[in-house]
Amino acid sequence: MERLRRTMMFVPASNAGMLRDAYIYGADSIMFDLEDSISLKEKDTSRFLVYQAVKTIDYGKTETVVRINGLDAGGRDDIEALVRAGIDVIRLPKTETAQDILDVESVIEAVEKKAGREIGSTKMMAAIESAEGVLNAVEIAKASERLIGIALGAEDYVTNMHTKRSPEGQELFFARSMILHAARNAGIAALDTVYSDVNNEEGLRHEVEVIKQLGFDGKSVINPRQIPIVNSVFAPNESEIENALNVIRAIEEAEEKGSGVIALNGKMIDKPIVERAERVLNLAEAAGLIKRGAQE
Ligand SMILES: CC(C)(COP(=O)(O)OP(=O)(O)OC[C@H]1O[C@@H](n2cnc3c(N)ncnc32)[C@H](O)[C@@H]1OP(=O)(O)O)[C@@H](O)C(=O)NCCC(=O)NCCSC(=O)C[C@@](O)(CC(=O)O)C(=O)O
Ligand SMILES: [Mg+2]
Repeated sequence: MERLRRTMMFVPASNAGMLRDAYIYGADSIMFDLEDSISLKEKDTSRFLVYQAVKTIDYGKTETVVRINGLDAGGRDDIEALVRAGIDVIRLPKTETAQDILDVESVIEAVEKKAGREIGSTKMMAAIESAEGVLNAVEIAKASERLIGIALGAEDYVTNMHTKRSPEGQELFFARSMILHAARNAGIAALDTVYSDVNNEEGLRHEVEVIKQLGFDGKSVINPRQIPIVNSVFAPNESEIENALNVIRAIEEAEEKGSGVIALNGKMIDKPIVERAERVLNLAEAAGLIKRGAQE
């Protein structure tokens, strides 16, 4: 079954209480942050805290991700500790080139060998947060078999672009489009950036509706209150599920009659529409909204 990555919650690694409780709020993935939410003097203790958390806490089915520092800023130590602890995914921030991915991958592989972990078992994701990264997104997304997705880091990106974020997000349109095309071309997930105004629920809902319509698979969040909003926008609603089931029934009937195309309520149903319906049903099943077989 397809893994849902609707919500990936940043958890500052210096906060032991947040590390302990992070999985109870229902995020699909939790992302321990060793980079920008951690001051220089807290880096070593934070790394140790996340190492202990991943080793000892049962996070259940929630995917565990760590955002490491750049390789020249403590990232090697972050990888050494977290690969040994058994983290699911390493996220590289501020990725600019495919070579950045290959460099991190070779450090991960060396630690997997030393620690006796299966080679390739640690997955990767890349955050793209600059003009250079956006322009190289196609190569970045295809750089390693370990990559499960690429993500936009909008706060750093708008700083690099000499602008700021707006409610409509026009300033992010090119970067989001590049990241989406690069991810789809590589067959991996496209993940959107944080919405920093944690008390603005309407603003968050609007942004999630926009990025879902563009084609994103999910979004980073920074606070548990954001999780139900993002998860609910990404989950197919009742009428989408009903429509998808009708499409599948209609095409099955058409195929029995030897045809690959049929009309449903006056609209043509053919292969791409069937593929979209299948995806809606897969997402609904992954979200626990339906059981395949029961409805069909
Ligand atoms: C925003 C705020 C201070 C608000 O605090 P507040 O105190 O008002 O929160 P409350 O709602 O009152 O908390 C209620 C209960 O939830 C617990 N709780 C809160 N947040 C939790 C959490 N994250 N994880 C687990 N637990 C949590 C809390 O402990 C409490 O628990 P309890 O006491 O037991 O009731 C807080 O959330 C927070 O620190 N967020 C994380 C910030 C962060 O990580 N920033 C770095 C990543 S972005 C970046 O770097 C930019 C980027 O790189 C991004 C990209 O790449 O996309 C780019 O360039 O764009
Ligand atoms: Mg950033």
